[in-house]
Amino acid sequence: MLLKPLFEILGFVLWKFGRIFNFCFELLVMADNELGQLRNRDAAMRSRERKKMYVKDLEIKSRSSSPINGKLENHVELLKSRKSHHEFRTFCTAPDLGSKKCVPCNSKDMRPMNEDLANQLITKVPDWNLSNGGGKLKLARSWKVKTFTKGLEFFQAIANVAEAEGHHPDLHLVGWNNVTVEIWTHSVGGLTENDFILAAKIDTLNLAHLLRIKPK
Ligand SMILES: C[C@H](O)[C@H](O)[C@H]1CNC2=NC(N)=NC(=O)C2=N1
Repeated sequence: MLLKPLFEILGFVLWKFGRIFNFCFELLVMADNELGQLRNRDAAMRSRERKKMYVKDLEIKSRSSSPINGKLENHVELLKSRKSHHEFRTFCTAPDLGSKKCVPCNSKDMRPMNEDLANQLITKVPDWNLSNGGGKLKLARSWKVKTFTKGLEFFQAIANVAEAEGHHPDLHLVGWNNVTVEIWTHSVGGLTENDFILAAKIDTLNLAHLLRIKPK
């Protein structure tokens, strides 16, 4: 007789506990979501701060009179216009190089670039090789021409670009049909952006009719 009400009370208590447990679980889930959102907002704010610091650093650098400051200014503008620093790309690409003009090599601010930057820029003129003979960085590319005189025609086409840019390559014609062009900035004894600009402009020349092996 007594057992029935006992079981009823026990069942009611267990049901109540279940409701309370469920309520606490939901509270925990809501708190975790809030925490996650706070963490995301904090990470986004830190990322924006880092980008602001980076842009400020570039602005300071781009005010320097080094020949690359134009590229840094472009880079700063690009970054400012971007919504997220994840979107900005490497500030120098082949179309940029080929459309740029060489600067006079006797500029007092001109310095040879370091190997890191050279390794970055060489990816923009992939058919050229980077050489480091005795610590002097140079660009080099070779072709096979059909005949010796076509080799001289090849040189003339390159010479026209060099004269227009006021920046000149070293031209080699060996074994009558092996042409090698080396480019470096003599006034600084190494590589400057001028060299990559000249290489990119040479790559735009249509010289296939002079070559024995068609370019790939
Ligand atoms: C004043 C003018 O910029 C210099 O005489 C140029 C000519 N062409 C040049 N070409 C190369 N590759 N390096 C130079 O230092 C250089 N100097």
